[in-house]
Amino acid sequence: MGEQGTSGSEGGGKVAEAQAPAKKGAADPRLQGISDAIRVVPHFPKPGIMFNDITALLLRPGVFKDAVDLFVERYRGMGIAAVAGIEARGFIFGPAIALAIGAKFIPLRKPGKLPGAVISENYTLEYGTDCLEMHVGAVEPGDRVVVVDDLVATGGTLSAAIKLLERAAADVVECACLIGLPKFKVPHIRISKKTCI
Ligand SMILES: O=P(O)(O)OC[C@H]1O[C@H](OP(=O)(O)OP(=O)(O)O)[C@H](O)[C@@H]1O
Ligand SMILES: Nc1ncnc2[nH]cnc12
Repeated sequence: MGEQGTSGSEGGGKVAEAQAPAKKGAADPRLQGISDAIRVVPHFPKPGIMFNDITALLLRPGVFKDAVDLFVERYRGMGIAAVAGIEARGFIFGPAIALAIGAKFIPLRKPGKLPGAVISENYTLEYGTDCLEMHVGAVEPGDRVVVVDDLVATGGTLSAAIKLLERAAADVVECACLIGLPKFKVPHIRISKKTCI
């Protein structure tokens, strides 16, 4: 699952599966339920954008739990010190994953929201530009970190998150997203670190 709302799938390169099937064709049965619960809204927020809406999934507690559990099962026992969630939708999944694996949660916020000293990275989106900020001191040098968001499109947001964390000497183990849009190949992020369930 994880590739929603676009036509002409080109594939996204080498993308790890959150729950690798035990054998070919034996996909985790939770994946279909998660895929089915994501609503695709055409022409939002701009004409031509097929918007993948995870709020429909959040209305179904069992499916929401399945999504969190898949990531918890992947990252438990990997020595993850921090889950970094990307505002806003990474704040929905990230804290639940962090609590379940015993990691701290680091909010990566849009500009001007964090009260302390920050480091910033600008980036380009499918439908605009933006900036992410992180508190200085949120991450310790050498912390093993997983970045969490709902969706990767161009990969600009994840790239900015990785840069912020690495500037603070974190070890970014992987980026975890529910959805990967197939029309973007995200060549500029290290896609070996990208997981879409
Ligand atoms: O791979 P990319 O092209 O960078 O796009 C992915 C990002 O776009 C969406 O967030 P958005 O910036 O719309 O912010 P929001 O979560 O605050 O709505 C999504 O939640 C990702 O963070
Ligand atoms: N197609 C899309 N749906 C939802 N969020 C997005 N962020 C960037 N592109 C998106």
